[in-house]
Amino acid sequence: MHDVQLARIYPDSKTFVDKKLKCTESEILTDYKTLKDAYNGDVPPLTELVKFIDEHLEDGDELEVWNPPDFSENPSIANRIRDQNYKQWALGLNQVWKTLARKVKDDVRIHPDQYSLIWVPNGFFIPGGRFRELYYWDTYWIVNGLMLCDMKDTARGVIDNIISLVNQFGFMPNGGRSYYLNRSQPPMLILMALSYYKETNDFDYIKKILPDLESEFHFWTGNRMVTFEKDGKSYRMARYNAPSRGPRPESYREDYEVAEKFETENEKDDMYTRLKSGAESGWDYSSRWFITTDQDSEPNQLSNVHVPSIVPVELNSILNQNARILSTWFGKIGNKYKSNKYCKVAQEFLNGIQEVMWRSDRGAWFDWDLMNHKHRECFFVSNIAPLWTESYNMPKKSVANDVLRYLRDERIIEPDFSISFHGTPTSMHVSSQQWDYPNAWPPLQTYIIQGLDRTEESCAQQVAAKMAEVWLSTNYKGFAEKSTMYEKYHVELPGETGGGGEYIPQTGFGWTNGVVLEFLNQWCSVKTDTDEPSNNDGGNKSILKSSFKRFCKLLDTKN
Ligand SMILES: OC[C@H]1O[C@H](O[C@H]2O[C@H](CO)[C@@H](O)[C@H](O)[C@H]2O)[C@H](O)[C@@H](O)[C@@H]1O
Repeated sequence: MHDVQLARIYPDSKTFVDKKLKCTESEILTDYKTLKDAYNGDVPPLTELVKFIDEHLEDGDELEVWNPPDFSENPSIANRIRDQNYKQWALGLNQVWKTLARKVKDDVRIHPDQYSLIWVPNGFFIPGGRFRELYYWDTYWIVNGLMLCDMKDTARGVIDNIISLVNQFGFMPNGGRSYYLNRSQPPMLILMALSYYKETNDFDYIKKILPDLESEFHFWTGNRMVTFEKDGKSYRMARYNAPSRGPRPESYREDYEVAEKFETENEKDDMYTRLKSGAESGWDYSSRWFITTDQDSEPNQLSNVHVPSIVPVELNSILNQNARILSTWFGKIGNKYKSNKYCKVAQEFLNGIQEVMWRSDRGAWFDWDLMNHKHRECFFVSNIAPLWTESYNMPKKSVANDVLRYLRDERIIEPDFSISFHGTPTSMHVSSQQWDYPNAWPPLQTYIIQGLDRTEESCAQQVAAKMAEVWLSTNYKGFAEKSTMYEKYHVELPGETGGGGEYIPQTGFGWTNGVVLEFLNQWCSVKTDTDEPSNNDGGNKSILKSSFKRFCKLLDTKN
Protein backbone atom coordinates (compact mmCIF):
# COMPACT_ATOMS: atom_id res chain seq x y z
CA MET A 1 0.00 0.00 0.00
CA HIS A 2 2.64 2.49 1.11
CA ASP A 3 4.95 1.93 -1.87
CA VAL A 4 2.17 1.91 -4.47
CA GLN A 5 0.28 4.90 -3.14
CA LEU A 6 3.40 7.04 -2.74
CA ALA A 7 4.57 6.11 -6.26
CA ARG A 8 1.62 8.14 -7.62
CA ILE A 9 0.74 5.41 -10.12
CA TYR A 10 -2.93 6.33 -9.97
CA PRO A 11 -4.14 9.94 -10.15
CA ASP A 12 -6.88 8.97 -7.67
CA SER A 13 -5.64 7.00 -4.64
CA LYS A 14 -9.00 5.22 -4.42
CA THR A 15 -8.30 3.27 -7.63
CA PHE A 16 -5.73 1.00 -5.98
CA VAL A 17 -7.77 0.09 -2.90
CA ASP A 18 -10.84 -0.73 -5.02
CA LYS A 19 -8.99 -3.47 -6.90
CA LYS A 20 -9.70 -7.16 -6.50
CA LEU A 21 -6.94 -9.52 -5.31
CA LYS A 22 -6.09 -12.28 -7.79
CA CYS A 23 -4.53 -14.40 -5.03
CA THR A 24 -4.44 -14.35 -1.24
CA GLU A 25 -3.17 -11.41 0.76
CA SER A 26 -0.29 -13.45 2.20
CA GLU A 27 0.78 -14.62 -1.28
CA ILE A 28 0.86 -11.01 -2.43
CA LEU A 29 2.92 -9.92 0.57
CA THR A 30 5.38 -12.81 0.15
CA ASP A 31 5.79 -12.14 -3.58
CA TYR A 32 6.26 -8.44 -2.92
CA LYS A 33 8.97 -9.12 -0.35
CA THR A 34 10.79 -11.27 -2.93
CA LEU A 35 10.52 -8.47 -5.49
CA LYS A 36 11.80 -5.87 -3.02
CA ASP A 37 14.66 -8.14 -1.92
CA ALA A 38 15.80 -8.16 -5.55
CA TYR A 39 16.19 -4.37 -5.20
CA ASN A 40 17.97 -4.56 -1.82
CA GLY A 41 14.79 -3.60 0.02
CA ASP A 42 14.20 -0.48 -2.08
CA VAL A 43 10.94 0.32 -3.84
CA PRO A 44 11.11 -1.38 -7.27
CA PRO A 45 11.18 0.85 -10.38
CA LEU A 46 7.76 2.08 -11.54
CA THR A 47 7.50 -0.39 -14.46
CA GLU A 48 8.20 -3.31 -12.11
CA LEU A 49 5.70 -2.02 -9.58
CA VAL A 50 2.97 -1.66 -12.22
CA LYS A 51 3.79 -5.15 -13.57
CA PHE A 52 3.55 -6.57 -10.05
CA ILE A 53 0.17 -4.90 -9.48
CA ASP A 54 -1.19 -6.22 -12.78
CA GLU A 55 -0.04 -9.75 -11.94
CA HIS A 56 -1.60 -9.73 -8.46
CA LEU A 57 -4.61 -7.42 -8.64
CA GLU A 58 -7.27 -6.54 -11.15
CA ASP A 59 -9.96 -3.93 -11.56
CA GLY A 60 -12.90 -5.23 -9.58
CA ASP A 61 -16.03 -6.24 -11.47
CA GLU A 62 -17.67 -6.95 -8.15
CA LEU A 63 -20.92 -5.14 -8.93
CA GLU A 64 -23.56 -6.05 -11.43
CA VAL A 65 -26.04 -3.66 -12.97
CA TRP A 66 -29.37 -4.30 -11.32
CA ASN A 67 -32.92 -3.53 -12.40
CA PRO A 68 -35.07 -2.55 -9.42
CA PRO A 69 -38.14 -4.83 -9.75
CA ASP A 70 -40.56 -2.03 -8.80
CA PHE A 71 -39.09 0.45 -11.31
CA SER A 72 -41.79 2.25 -13.23
CA GLU A 73 -41.28 4.15 -16.50
CA ASN A 74 -43.90 6.67 -15.49
CA PRO A 75 -43.80 7.27 -11.73
CA SER A 76 -46.69 9.18 -10.20
CA ILE A 77 -44.57 12.25 -9.36
CA ALA A 78 -44.35 13.05 -13.09
CA ASN A 79 -48.13 13.34 -13.30
CA ARG A 80 -48.16 15.83 -10.46
CA ILE A 81 -45.59 18.24 -11.92
CA ARG A 82 -47.25 21.03 -13.90
CA ASP A 83 -44.21 22.56 -15.59
CA GLN A 84 -43.49 20.47 -18.70
CA ASN A 85 -39.71 20.93 -18.55
CA TYR A 86 -39.58 19.92 -14.91
CA LYS A 87 -41.89 17.01 -15.64
CA GLN A 88 -39.48 15.74 -18.32
CA TRP A 89 -36.63 16.33 -15.92
CA ALA A 90 -38.27 14.18 -13.23
CA LEU A 91 -38.80 11.44 -15.82
CA GLY A 92 -35.13 11.77 -16.81
CA LEU A 93 -34.00 11.50 -13.20
CA ASN A 94 -36.17 8.45 -12.80
CA GLN A 95 -34.21 6.86 -15.66
CA VAL A 96 -30.93 7.83 -13.98
CA TRP A 97 -31.78 5.54 -11.03
CA LYS A 98 -31.26 2.61 -13.42
CA THR A 99 -27.72 3.77 -14.15
CA LEU A 100 -26.91 3.99 -10.44
CA ALA A 101 -28.59 0.74 -9.35
CA ARG A 102 -26.20 -2.10 -8.45
CA LYS A 103 -26.10 -5.48 -6.78
CA VAL A 104 -22.99 -7.02 -5.24
CA LYS A 105 -21.93 -10.19 -7.04
CA ASP A 106 -22.19 -13.41 -5.09
CA ASP A 107 -18.44 -13.97 -5.49
CA VAL A 108 -17.89 -11.14 -2.97
CA ARG A 109 -19.92 -13.06 -0.38
CA ILE A 110 -18.02 -16.26 -1.12
CA HIS A 111 -14.52 -14.71 -1.29
CA PRO A 112 -14.72 -11.60 0.91
CA ASP A 113 -10.93 -11.55 1.42
CA GLN A 114 -10.36 -10.74 -2.24
CA TYR A 115 -12.42 -7.56 -2.26
CA SER A 116 -12.51 -4.28 -0.40
CA LEU A 117 -16.22 -4.14 -1.26
CA ILE A 118 -18.52 -5.44 1.48
CA TRP A 119 -21.33 -7.75 0.43
CA VAL A 120 -24.92 -6.65 1.11
CA PRO A 121 -28.00 -8.75 0.37
CA ASN A 122 -30.12 -6.33 -1.68
CA GLY A 123 -29.73 -4.01 -4.61
CA PHE A 124 -28.61 -0.47 -3.77
CA PHE A 125 -27.63 2.84 -5.41
CA ILE A 126 -24.16 4.23 -5.83
CA PRO A 127 -23.74 8.02 -5.72
CA GLY A 128 -21.96 7.91 -9.10
CA GLY A 129 -18.53 8.48 -10.67
CA ARG A 130 -15.68 7.28 -8.46
CA PHE A 131 -18.14 6.40 -5.73
CA ARG A 132 -19.04 2.83 -6.70
CA GLU A 133 -20.29 1.60 -3.34
CA LEU A 134 -23.07 2.58 -1.02
CA TYR A 135 -22.54 5.60 1.24
CA TYR A 136 -24.25 6.12 4.54
CA TRP A 137 -25.60 9.68 4.62
CA ASP A 138 -26.02 9.90 0.81
CA THR A 139 -28.47 7.01 1.09
CA TYR A 140 -30.97 9.09 3.07
CA TRP A 141 -31.64 11.43 0.12
CA ILE A 142 -31.42 8.51 -2.32
CA VAL A 143 -34.11 6.59 -0.38
CA ASN A 144 -36.38 9.67 -0.39
CA GLY A 145 -35.91 10.04 -4.15
CA LEU A 146 -36.61 6.36 -4.78
CA MET A 147 -39.86 6.53 -2.88
CA LEU A 148 -40.92 9.62 -4.83
CA CYS A 149 -40.40 7.47 -7.93
CA ASP A 150 -42.70 4.84 -6.42
CA MET A 151 -39.89 2.37 -5.60
CA LYS A 152 -40.90 1.69 -2.03
CA ASP A 153 -39.81 -1.96 -1.95
CA THR A 154 -36.47 -1.03 -3.40
CA ALA A 155 -36.09 1.71 -0.78
CA ARG A 156 -36.85 -0.81 1.93
CA GLY A 157 -34.23 -3.19 0.53
CA VAL A 158 -31.67 -0.38 0.63
CA ILE A 159 -32.55 0.36 4.28
CA ASP A 160 -32.25 -3.38 5.00
CA ASN A 161 -28.74 -3.32 3.53
CA ILE A 162 -27.75 -0.67 6.03
CA ILE A 163 -29.34 -2.65 8.81
CA SER A 164 -27.39 -5.74 7.75
CA LEU A 165 -24.17 -3.71 8.04
CA VAL A 166 -25.22 -2.38 11.46
CA ASN A 167 -25.78 -5.96 12.58
CA GLN A 168 -22.44 -7.07 11.19
CA PHE A 169 -20.28 -4.23 12.49
CA GLY A 170 -22.26 -2.68 15.34
CA PHE A 171 -22.58 0.60 13.42
CA MET A 172 -23.05 1.84 9.88
CA PRO A 173 -19.65 2.48 8.26
CA ASN A 174 -18.92 5.55 6.11
CA GLY A 175 -19.55 3.33 3.09
CA GLY A 176 -19.61 -0.25 1.85
CA ARG A 177 -15.84 -0.87 1.66
CA SER A 178 -13.56 -2.45 4.24
CA TYR A 179 -11.42 0.69 4.24
CA TYR A 180 -14.41 2.65 5.55
CA LEU A 181 -14.82 0.43 8.62
CA ASN A 182 -13.10 2.71 11.11
CA ARG A 183 -15.66 5.48 10.86
CA SER A 184 -19.31 6.24 10.26
CA GLN A 185 -21.10 9.21 8.66
CA PRO A 186 -23.94 11.45 9.94
CA PRO A 187 -26.52 9.15 11.58
CA MET A 188 -29.32 9.10 9.05
CA LEU A 189 -30.64 5.52 9.45
CA ILE A 190 -33.50 6.43 11.80
CA LEU A 191 -34.46 9.29 9.48
CA MET A 192 -34.50 6.87 6.53
CA ALA A 193 -36.83 4.60 8.51
CA LEU A 194 -39.03 7.62 9.29
CA SER A 195 -39.21 8.55 5.60
CA TYR A 196 -40.19 4.98 4.75
CA TYR A 197 -42.82 4.93 7.46
CA LYS A 198 -44.30 8.27 6.38
CA GLU A 199 -44.58 6.97 2.84
CA THR A 200 -45.98 3.50 3.62
CA ASN A 201 -47.54 3.60 7.09
CA ASP A 202 -45.94 0.19 7.55
CA PHE A 203 -45.43 0.10 11.31
CA ASP A 204 -44.85 -3.68 11.30
CA TYR A 205 -41.61 -3.00 9.50
CA ILE A 206 -40.63 -0.32 12.00
CA LYS A 207 -41.39 -2.72 14.86
CA LYS A 208 -39.15 -5.32 13.26
CA ILE A 209 -36.17 -3.03 12.79
CA LEU A 210 -36.55 -1.02 16.02
CA PRO A 211 -33.83 -3.02 17.89
CA ASP A 212 -31.40 -2.34 15.01
CA LEU A 213 -32.25 1.36 14.96
CA GLU A 214 -31.69 1.46 18.69
CA SER A 215 -28.34 -0.28 18.44
CA GLU A 216 -27.14 2.14 15.75
CA PHE A 217 -28.18 5.02 18.01
CA HIS A 218 -26.21 3.40 20.87
CA PHE A 219 -23.10 3.40 18.70
CA TRP A 220 -23.22 7.20 18.72
CA THR A 221 -24.17 7.69 22.36
CA GLY A 222 -21.69 5.02 23.47
CA ASN A 223 -18.70 6.08 21.35
CA ARG A 224 -18.98 9.67 20.24
CA MET A 225 -19.93 11.64 23.34
CA VAL A 226 -17.70 14.20 25.01
CA THR A 227 -18.16 15.93 28.37
CA PHE A 228 -17.16 19.54 28.75
CA GLU A 229 -17.97 22.66 30.74
CA LYS A 230 -19.49 25.92 29.60
CA ASP A 231 -20.30 28.78 31.99
CA GLY A 232 -19.67 26.48 34.96
CA LYS A 233 -22.16 23.86 33.79
CA SER A 234 -21.29 20.40 32.51
CA TYR A 235 -22.60 19.12 29.16
CA ARG A 236 -22.41 15.79 27.36
CA MET A 237 -22.74 16.16 23.62
CA ALA A 238 -21.74 14.28 20.46
CA ARG A 239 -18.86 14.89 18.08
CA TYR A 240 -17.35 13.13 15.09
CA ASN A 241 -14.38 11.10 16.24
CA ALA A 242 -12.79 8.13 14.47
CA PRO A 243 -9.73 7.02 16.45
CA SER A 244 -7.55 4.63 14.43
CA ARG A 245 -4.02 4.42 13.10
CA GLY A 246 -2.62 5.22 9.66
CA PRO A 247 -3.83 7.22 6.65
CA ARG A 248 -7.20 6.68 4.99
CA PRO A 249 -6.36 3.92 2.47
CA GLU A 250 -8.43 5.61 -0.27
CA SER A 251 -6.53 8.87 0.27
CA TYR A 252 -3.31 7.33 1.53
CA ARG A 253 -0.77 9.64 -0.11
CA GLU A 254 -2.79 12.75 0.66
CA ASP A 255 -3.03 11.90 4.38
CA TYR A 256 0.54 10.69 4.58
CA GLU A 257 1.80 14.00 3.22
CA VAL A 258 -0.30 15.97 5.72
CA ALA A 259 1.04 13.89 8.63
CA GLU A 260 4.67 14.18 7.47
CA LYS A 261 5.07 17.52 9.22
CA PHE A 262 4.68 15.79 12.59
CA GLU A 263 7.62 14.01 14.17
CA THR A 264 6.34 11.27 16.44
CA GLU A 265 4.14 8.30 15.53
CA ASN A 266 1.63 9.46 18.17
CA GLU A 267 1.35 12.90 16.59
CA LYS A 268 0.97 11.36 13.15
CA ASP A 269 -1.75 8.98 14.34
CA ASP A 270 -3.52 11.86 16.03
CA MET A 271 -3.50 13.68 12.66
CA TYR A 272 -4.85 10.56 10.90
CA THR A 273 -7.64 10.34 13.47
CA ARG A 274 -8.50 13.99 12.89
CA LEU A 275 -8.64 13.43 9.12
CA LYS A 276 -10.80 10.32 9.44
CA SER A 277 -13.09 12.16 11.82
CA GLY A 278 -13.48 14.79 9.09
CA ALA A 279 -14.54 12.03 6.68
CA GLU A 280 -16.99 10.79 9.33
CA SER A 281 -18.60 14.24 9.37
CA GLY A 282 -19.28 13.94 5.63
CA TRP A 283 -17.62 17.39 5.30
CA ASP A 284 -14.23 16.25 4.07
CA TYR A 285 -12.83 18.86 4.21
CA SER A 286 -13.87 22.30 5.33
CA SER A 287 -12.61 25.41 7.09
CA ARG A 288 -15.32 24.46 9.58
CA TRP A 289 -12.78 22.05 11.05
CA PHE A 290 -9.72 24.31 10.99
CA ILE A 291 -8.55 25.49 14.39
CA THR A 292 -5.70 27.93 13.92
CA THR A 293 -3.77 30.50 15.87
CA ASP A 294 -3.52 34.14 14.77
CA GLN A 295 0.13 33.54 13.96
CA ASP A 296 -0.64 30.71 11.52
CA SER A 297 0.83 31.69 8.15
CA GLU A 298 -1.05 28.93 6.27
CA PRO A 299 -4.43 28.67 7.99
CA ASN A 300 -6.00 26.62 5.20
CA GLN A 301 -3.77 23.58 5.45
CA LEU A 302 -5.26 20.25 6.40
CA SER A 303 -2.92 19.84 9.36
CA ASN A 304 -5.23 22.40 11.03
CA VAL A 305 -8.16 19.98 10.90
CA HIS A 306 -9.33 19.33 14.48
CA VAL A 307 -12.69 17.63 14.05
CA PRO A 308 -12.85 15.79 17.43
CA SER A 309 -12.28 19.13 19.20
CA ILE A 310 -15.42 20.66 17.71
CA VAL A 311 -18.94 19.87 18.93
CA PRO A 312 -21.03 20.12 15.75
CA VAL A 313 -24.51 21.59 15.55
CA GLU A 314 -26.04 19.23 12.97
CA LEU A 315 -24.77 16.01 14.57
CA ASN A 316 -26.38 16.86 17.91
CA SER A 317 -29.55 18.00 16.15
CA ILE A 318 -29.85 14.77 14.16
CA LEU A 319 -29.26 12.74 17.33
CA ASN A 320 -31.90 14.80 19.13
CA GLN A 321 -34.36 13.97 16.36
CA ASN A 322 -33.29 10.31 16.37
CA ALA A 323 -33.99 10.09 20.11
CA ARG A 324 -37.41 11.73 19.66
CA ILE A 325 -38.33 9.24 16.94
CA LEU A 326 -37.17 6.27 19.06
CA SER A 327 -39.21 7.60 21.98
CA THR A 328 -42.34 7.88 19.80
CA TRP A 329 -41.93 4.41 18.30
CA PHE A 330 -41.20 2.70 21.62
CA GLY A 331 -44.30 4.47 22.97
CA LYS A 332 -46.32 3.13 20.06
CA ILE A 333 -45.38 -0.46 20.86
CA GLY A 334 -46.24 0.09 24.51
CA ASN A 335 -42.68 0.12 25.84
CA LYS A 336 -43.11 3.01 28.28
CA TYR A 337 -39.74 2.51 29.89
CA LYS A 338 -37.82 2.98 26.64
CA SER A 339 -40.13 5.69 25.44
CA ASN A 340 -39.37 7.71 28.59
CA LYS A 341 -35.72 6.86 28.37
CA TYR A 342 -35.36 8.23 24.82
CA CYS A 343 -37.53 11.21 25.67
CA LYS A 344 -34.96 12.09 28.35
CA VAL A 345 -32.06 11.48 25.98
CA ALA A 346 -33.72 13.78 23.44
CA GLN A 347 -34.17 16.41 26.13
CA GLU A 348 -30.48 16.21 27.08
CA PHE A 349 -29.45 16.80 23.47
CA LEU A 350 -31.94 19.66 23.24
CA ASN A 351 -30.58 21.28 26.40
CA GLY A 352 -27.10 21.21 24.93
CA ILE A 353 -28.28 22.61 21.61
CA GLN A 354 -30.16 25.42 23.40
CA GLU A 355 -27.63 26.27 26.08
CA VAL A 356 -24.32 25.60 24.36
CA MET A 357 -25.09 26.36 20.72
CA TRP A 358 -28.02 28.79 20.36
CA ARG A 359 -27.13 32.48 20.23
CA SER A 360 -30.21 34.68 20.34
CA ASP A 361 -28.01 37.74 19.64
CA ARG A 362 -26.99 36.18 16.30
CA GLY A 363 -30.13 34.20 15.45
CA ALA A 364 -28.37 30.88 14.83
CA TRP A 365 -26.63 27.91 16.46
CA PHE A 366 -22.84 27.60 16.53
CA ASP A 367 -20.38 24.72 16.83
CA TRP A 368 -18.51 24.67 20.13
CA ASP A 369 -14.71 24.75 20.08
CA LEU A 370 -13.46 22.48 22.88
CA MET A 371 -9.87 23.68 22.54
CA ASN A 372 -10.59 27.39 22.93
CA HIS A 373 -13.88 27.10 24.87
CA LYS A 374 -15.81 29.33 22.51
CA HIS A 375 -18.24 29.33 19.60
CA ARG A 376 -17.06 28.95 16.03
CA GLU A 377 -18.64 32.13 14.80
CA CYS A 378 -18.29 31.90 11.00
CA PHE A 379 -21.22 31.12 8.71
CA PHE A 380 -21.77 27.44 7.89
CA VAL A 381 -25.07 26.05 6.63
CA SER A 382 -24.98 23.65 9.58
CA ASN A 383 -25.56 26.69 11.82
CA ILE A 384 -29.26 26.42 11.09
CA ALA A 385 -29.59 22.61 10.98
CA PRO A 386 -31.79 22.60 14.15
CA LEU A 387 -34.54 24.13 12.00
CA TRP A 388 -34.46 21.00 9.82
CA THR A 389 -34.58 18.59 12.76
CA GLU A 390 -36.88 20.90 14.75
CA SER A 391 -34.47 20.86 17.66
CA TYR A 392 -35.41 24.08 19.47
CA ASN A 393 -37.85 25.11 22.16
CA MET A 394 -38.45 28.74 21.21
CA PRO A 395 -41.77 29.61 19.54
CA LYS A 396 -41.61 28.88 15.79
CA LYS A 397 -42.36 32.48 14.88
CA SER A 398 -39.49 33.90 16.88
CA VAL A 399 -36.96 31.32 15.71
CA ALA A 400 -38.00 31.87 12.08
CA ASN A 401 -37.53 35.63 12.42
CA ASP A 402 -34.21 35.25 14.23
CA VAL A 403 -32.83 32.91 11.56
CA LEU A 404 -34.01 35.18 8.72
CA ARG A 405 -32.19 38.04 10.42
CA TYR A 406 -29.08 35.85 10.63
CA LEU A 407 -29.30 34.94 6.95
CA ARG A 408 -29.60 38.63 6.06
CA ASP A 409 -26.68 39.56 8.31
CA GLU A 410 -24.59 36.90 6.56
CA ARG A 411 -25.79 38.09 3.11
CA ILE A 412 -27.20 34.65 2.27
CA ILE A 413 -30.40 36.54 1.55
CA GLU A 414 -30.66 40.23 0.68
CA PRO A 415 -32.41 42.88 2.79
CA ASP A 416 -35.48 42.49 0.50
CA PHE A 417 -35.41 38.70 1.10
CA SER A 418 -34.23 37.91 -2.42
CA ILE A 419 -31.69 35.08 -2.69
CA SER A 420 -28.04 36.04 -3.05
CA PHE A 421 -26.50 32.92 -4.57
CA HIS A 422 -27.31 30.03 -6.90
CA GLY A 423 -27.62 27.72 -3.92
CA THR A 424 -26.57 28.44 -0.34
CA PRO A 425 -22.80 28.19 -0.05
CA THR A 426 -21.43 25.77 2.55
CA SER A 427 -19.43 28.62 4.10
CA MET A 428 -18.25 32.08 3.04
CA HIS A 429 -14.60 31.06 3.26
CA VAL A 430 -12.49 30.15 0.21
CA SER A 431 -10.11 27.42 1.35
CA SER A 432 -9.81 25.24 -1.79
CA GLN A 433 -11.53 22.51 0.22
CA GLN A 434 -14.76 21.16 -1.22
CA TRP A 435 -17.01 21.86 1.79
CA ASP A 436 -16.43 25.62 1.58
CA TYR A 437 -17.17 28.58 -0.68
CA PRO A 438 -18.08 28.54 -3.57
CA ASN A 439 -19.60 25.08 -3.26
CA ALA A 440 -23.26 24.36 -2.53
CA TRP A 441 -24.13 20.77 -1.61
CA PRO A 442 -27.54 19.15 -2.06
CA PRO A 443 -27.94 17.76 1.49
CA LEU A 444 -27.15 21.15 2.98
CA GLN A 445 -29.82 22.77 0.81
CA THR A 446 -32.36 20.54 2.51
CA TYR A 447 -31.17 21.69 5.96
CA ILE A 448 -31.80 25.33 5.11
CA ILE A 449 -34.75 25.11 2.71
CA GLN A 450 -36.83 22.44 4.40
CA GLY A 451 -35.72 23.84 7.76
CA LEU A 452 -37.14 27.29 6.98
CA ASP A 453 -40.27 25.71 5.54
CA ARG A 454 -40.82 23.62 8.68
CA THR A 455 -41.11 26.77 10.82
CA GLU A 456 -44.52 27.26 9.16
CA GLU A 457 -43.93 31.01 9.29
CA SER A 458 -45.07 32.69 6.12
CA CYS A 459 -41.98 34.81 5.42
CA ALA A 460 -39.57 31.93 6.15
CA GLN A 461 -41.69 29.67 3.95
CA GLN A 462 -41.56 32.17 1.11
CA VAL A 463 -37.79 32.42 1.38
CA ALA A 464 -37.65 28.60 1.42
CA ALA A 465 -39.79 28.41 -1.72
CA LYS A 466 -37.58 30.96 -3.49
CA MET A 467 -34.45 29.09 -2.44
CA ALA A 468 -35.94 25.83 -3.69
CA GLU A 469 -36.70 27.43 -7.03
CA VAL A 470 -33.17 28.84 -7.31
CA TRP A 471 -31.70 25.44 -6.46
CA LEU A 472 -33.93 23.66 -8.96
CA SER A 473 -33.06 26.13 -11.66
CA THR A 474 -29.27 25.82 -11.26
CA ASN A 475 -29.56 22.00 -11.20
CA TYR A 476 -31.92 22.08 -14.18
CA LYS A 477 -29.52 24.22 -16.22
CA GLY A 478 -26.74 21.63 -15.79
CA PHE A 479 -29.15 18.85 -16.69
CA ALA A 480 -30.71 20.60 -19.70
CA GLU A 481 -27.46 21.91 -21.17
CA LYS A 482 -25.04 19.12 -20.29
CA SER A 483 -27.29 16.19 -19.37
CA THR A 484 -25.40 16.11 -16.10
CA MET A 485 -26.27 16.10 -12.44
CA TYR A 486 -23.35 17.10 -10.24
CA GLU A 487 -22.36 16.04 -6.77
CA LYS A 488 -22.08 19.74 -5.78
CA TYR A 489 -22.67 23.09 -7.52
CA HIS A 490 -20.87 26.42 -7.89
CA VAL A 491 -22.90 29.19 -6.23
CA GLU A 492 -21.78 31.87 -8.70
CA LEU A 493 -22.05 29.85 -11.91
CA PRO A 494 -25.53 28.41 -12.46
CA GLY A 495 -25.53 24.86 -13.80
CA GLU A 496 -21.80 24.39 -13.14
CA THR A 497 -20.11 21.97 -10.80
CA GLY A 498 -18.27 23.03 -7.67
CA GLY A 499 -14.66 21.95 -7.21
CA GLY A 500 -11.73 21.77 -4.80
CA GLY A 501 -10.78 18.97 -2.45
CA GLU A 502 -8.92 15.80 -3.22
CA TYR A 503 -10.78 14.31 -6.18
CA ILE A 504 -12.16 15.66 -9.45
CA PRO A 505 -15.86 16.68 -9.48
CA GLN A 506 -18.21 13.72 -9.75
CA THR A 507 -21.46 13.29 -11.61
CA GLY A 508 -24.45 10.99 -11.37
CA PHE A 509 -25.49 11.81 -8.68
CA GLY A 510 -27.48 10.03 -6.00
CA TRP A 511 -28.20 12.70 -3.40
CA THR A 512 -28.49 15.48 -5.99
CA ASN A 513 -31.27 13.62 -7.78
CA GLY A 514 -32.99 12.70 -4.53
CA VAL A 515 -33.04 16.33 -3.36
CA VAL A 516 -34.33 17.59 -6.73
CA LEU A 517 -37.16 15.07 -6.59
CA GLU A 518 -37.99 16.14 -3.03
CA PHE A 519 -38.07 19.82 -4.05
CA LEU A 520 -40.08 19.11 -7.20
CA ASN A 521 -42.52 17.17 -5.07
CA GLN A 522 -42.71 19.77 -2.34
CA TRP A 523 -42.75 22.97 -4.40
CA CYS A 524 -43.72 22.15 -7.97
CA SER A 525 -46.37 19.51 -7.80
CA VAL A 526 -50.07 19.33 -7.26
CA LYS A 527 -52.12 16.56 -5.66
CA THR A 528 -53.79 14.27 -8.17
CA ASP A 529 -56.52 11.66 -7.91
CA THR A 530 -53.93 8.93 -8.40
CA ASP A 531 -52.18 9.78 -5.13
CA GLU A 532 -52.89 7.18 -2.49
CA PRO A 533 -54.53 8.60 0.62
CA SER A 534 -52.20 8.90 3.58
CA ASN A 535 -53.46 9.07 7.14
CA ASN A 536 -50.05 10.05 8.35
CA ASP A 537 -49.90 13.75 9.16
CA GLY A 538 -46.17 14.00 8.67
CA GLY A 539 -46.29 12.48 5.17
CA ASN A 540 -45.29 14.47 2.13
CA LYS A 541 -48.60 14.21 0.33
CA SER A 542 -50.59 16.12 2.91
CA ILE A 543 -48.56 19.25 2.17
CA LEU A 544 -48.70 19.01 -1.60
CA LYS A 545 -51.69 21.27 -2.07
CA SER A 546 -50.45 24.08 0.12
CA SER A 547 -46.95 23.76 -1.31
CA PHE A 548 -48.28 24.18 -4.80
CA LYS A 549 -50.21 27.25 -3.76
CA ARG A 550 -47.03 28.68 -2.29
CA PHE A 551 -45.11 27.95 -5.47
CA CYS A 552 -47.81 29.68 -7.55
CA LYS A 553 -47.57 32.69 -5.24
CA LEU A 554 -43.86 32.72 -5.77
CA LEU A 555 -44.28 32.64 -9.54
CA ASP A 556 -46.76 35.49 -9.26
CA THR A 557 -44.30 37.63 -7.36
CA LYS A 558 -41.57 36.81 -9.89
CA ASN A 559 -43.71 37.83 -12.84
O1 LIG B 1 -12.17 9.64 -1.19
C1 LIG B 1 -12.28 10.79 -0.43
C2 LIG B 1 -13.54 10.80 0.42
O2 LIG B 1 -14.66 10.60 -0.42
C3 LIG B 1 -15.92 10.46 0.19
O3 LIG B 1 -16.44 11.73 0.59
C4 LIG B 1 -17.20 12.44 -0.34
O4 LIG B 1 -18.12 11.64 -1.09
C5 LIG B 1 -19.10 10.93 -0.32
C6 LIG B 1 -19.98 10.20 -1.30
O5 LIG B 1 -20.77 11.09 -2.05
C7 LIG B 1 -19.88 11.87 0.58
O6 LIG B 1 -20.69 11.12 1.44
C8 LIG B 1 -18.94 12.75 1.41
O7 LIG B 1 -19.71 13.69 2.09
C9 LIG B 1 -17.99 13.45 0.44
O8 LIG B 1 -17.15 14.35 1.12
C10 LIG B 1 -15.90 9.53 1.39
O9 LIG B 1 -17.13 9.58 2.10
C11 LIG B 1 -14.79 9.87 2.33
O10 LIG B 1 -14.76 9.02 3.43
C12 LIG B 1 -13.50 9.73 1.52
O11 LIG B 1 -12.41 9.84 2.36
